[in-house]
Amino acid sequence: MDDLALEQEYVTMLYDHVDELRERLAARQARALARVAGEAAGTRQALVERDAAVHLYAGRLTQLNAAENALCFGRLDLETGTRPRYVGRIGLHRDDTHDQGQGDAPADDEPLLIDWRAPVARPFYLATAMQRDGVIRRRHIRTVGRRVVQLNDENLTGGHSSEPGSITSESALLTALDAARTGRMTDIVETVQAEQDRIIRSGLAGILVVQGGPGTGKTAVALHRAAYLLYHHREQLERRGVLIIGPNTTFLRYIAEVLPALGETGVMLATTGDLFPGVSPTLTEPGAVTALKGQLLMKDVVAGAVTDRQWVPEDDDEVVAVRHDGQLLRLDRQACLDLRERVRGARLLHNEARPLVHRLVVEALTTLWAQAVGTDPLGGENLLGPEDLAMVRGELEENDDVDGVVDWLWPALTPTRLVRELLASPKRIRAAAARVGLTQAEQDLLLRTGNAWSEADVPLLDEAAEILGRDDSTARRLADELQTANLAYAQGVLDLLRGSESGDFEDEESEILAAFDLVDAEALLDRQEEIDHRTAAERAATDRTWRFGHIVVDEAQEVSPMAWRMLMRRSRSMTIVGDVAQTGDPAGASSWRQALGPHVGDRWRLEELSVNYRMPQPVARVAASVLRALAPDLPVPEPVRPDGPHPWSLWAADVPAALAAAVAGELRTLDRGRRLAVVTAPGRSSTIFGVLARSLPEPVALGEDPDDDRPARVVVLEPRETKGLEFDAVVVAEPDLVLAASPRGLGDLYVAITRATQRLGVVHAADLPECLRGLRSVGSPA
Ligand SMILES: Nc1ncnc2c1ncn2[C@@H]1O[C@H](COP(=O)(O)OP(=O)(O)OP(=O)(O)O)[C@@H](O)[C@H]1O
Repeated sequence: MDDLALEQEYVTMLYDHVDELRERLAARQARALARVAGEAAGTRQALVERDAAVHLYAGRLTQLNAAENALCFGRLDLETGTRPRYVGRIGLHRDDTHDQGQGDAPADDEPLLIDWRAPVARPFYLATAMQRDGVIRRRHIRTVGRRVVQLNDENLTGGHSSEPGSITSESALLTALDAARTGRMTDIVETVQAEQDRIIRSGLAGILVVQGGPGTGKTAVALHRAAYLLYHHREQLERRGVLIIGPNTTFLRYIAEVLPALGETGVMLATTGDLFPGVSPTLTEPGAVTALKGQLLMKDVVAGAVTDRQWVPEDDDEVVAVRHDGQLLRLDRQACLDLRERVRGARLLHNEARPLVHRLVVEALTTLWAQAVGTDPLGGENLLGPEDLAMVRGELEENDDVDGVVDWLWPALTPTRLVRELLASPKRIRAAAARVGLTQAEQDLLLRTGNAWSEADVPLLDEAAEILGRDDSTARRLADELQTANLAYAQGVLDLLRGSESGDFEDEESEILAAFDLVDAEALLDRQEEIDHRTAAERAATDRTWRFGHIVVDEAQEVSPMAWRMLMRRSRSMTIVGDVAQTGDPAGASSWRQALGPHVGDRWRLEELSVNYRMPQPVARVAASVLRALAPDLPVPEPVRPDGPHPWSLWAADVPAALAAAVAGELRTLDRGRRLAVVTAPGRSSTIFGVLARSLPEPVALGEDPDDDRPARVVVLEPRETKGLEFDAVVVAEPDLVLAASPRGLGDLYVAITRATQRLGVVHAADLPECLRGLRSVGSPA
């Protein structure tokens, strides 16, 4: 039998094994459901156990289903002469009793397939001829469906001189890189490179920053790292959840299939604009407004807005008064000032200070009442005794007018009310901005009409929520009552268990631990609460205060200082990936130190990626020229693909018309199914789209539709909309306008040209910018 047939036999055996497991799991799941429906229907404990079992089986079934494509993609032959190790998407063991587990197989259970994330799979990614790690041959197994179609062997004993850390599995890698782009990112689990592997497997704790140029695989690495961390810290991360932050919905849709293909679901994908439950930003604001709202000084503006609402009368003509028992009790300005200072001195969150305000108002009014009613006309001691005062105090506590006074002096505020009323009022903005000294022009930028929220508002709302705290006295009381009732229930369960314990164990058997030895009522309650039908991601989506087990921030250079504050509140275990040369957001970062310093000082570690997997050499050369103009200190990633068509430039007086002809020509050179993006300056895309849509026979789209599973072959985009995406061909229209459109124009141009996986062209009417002079001209006025 030849090698292909041998591997086919093995792979078929693996798929048979998966099918069998799937059937068995489905049957167990059905049995678990039927059991509860039958005998113990209704008992809470039985339901909890059923949910746990169903959840476990469902999770494993999801993984098995996800592994259908390229279940097994590699094989390592070892110098020890032991059985070869097969590497794949999931771990499989001969002994089915381990079929629910994660991690490595026990020693006595020969693994049929090793999960790519297990330590023993690591040489598949790292072994080189220089550092063989016991491997004599690495084999890539390419499958289509369940059929093995190609084997690719690397003999590591053959004296290859590859350096440690250089490209491994080159031929498999090049095949993967040459594949047509579908509009959806795919996983790279078969060809992860050594420098990427190190980052993927870096520890969970703390903040890891991954800096790398365009196409170095930052997004791919970040997603595989999430899958790796979930595998090794399953319990913790499934409970707390993993959050993936991207710059926009198009990007999130682009990456959405990678983790499910790795068998990991239940991760929450979001933009920073999605992180305030109940608010969906729809407003687009000018760059200057976004930039200002993103600055850290806005935290003081929000704090100023809160203190501004802690009101005192401007003078004694303004009256804060309560009528009680025939007396008009007036709190003057000084009394209100004293009261406010006392409350502020207590350092409580605004809303949570309201009970104290209420108490102090009652105190002050009681004193006023005592003065009015109990003053001895003869100048002696106050005529009212402690009981009289207690009674008045009690009455005032019930007096609705007192609630009105508290609302007046110290209103209950929601974050949305606070920020909305702030941004709608020049007077409030002036008061809130006083301590940070915003100029009048800056104050004017903040002012707006209408109720819609922008993405940059979300961190302000989050800040407000932190400062305001919750007015949750009622909710807290109810929660306490519920907790007490649940604890009593859990104790009841344990008592029952204890009661049913057989008293006649032999001595040695009495060593057996029963449930009540291991858990107390509180722990039992915690466990029951953990078994919630919703995933952590679903629960987190409705809870602003949720702390995630890990956060991945992609295109992190776009995150504003205020948005970093918001993210830091949600976890201190983070993977931050980005490229400070690609910053387009006016509030984005130009260095990681500057971006992270205010939040975590220097408590973060940096890893860099140095190989460009996306662009072929000729496109990468143009990108390098732009990078030199943009950020001369940043290293230029080395392209892995040597050849490719030379990028071209076309001069034309009528750019849209010339563009239509040029795009038609490009499409003729591209294989069917390959996509092309036209990148234009903001404000030009509609015109250019109109011309292209009229002239081209192919479907053309204006902007990527995140929900379209069959995207148009040609798409017209502005540079920022291309963030993180890639296309087989890119044509940039009017680069001079891209440069002129924003202070970050050069960064935008860099992003645009680095999207190309194959071909790049530029159509221009004005002179080409200096950094694009290396393009091959295919037409000019001369
Ligand atoms: N080891 C690899 N094997 C196969 N393909 C890879 C590998 N690493 C990266 N790629 C591919 O290279 C392309 C670029 O990767 P990715 O989008 O993750 O880069 P990036 O650094 O995030 O780029 P950008 O900064 O432009 O967003 C993708 O098509 C990705 O699948």
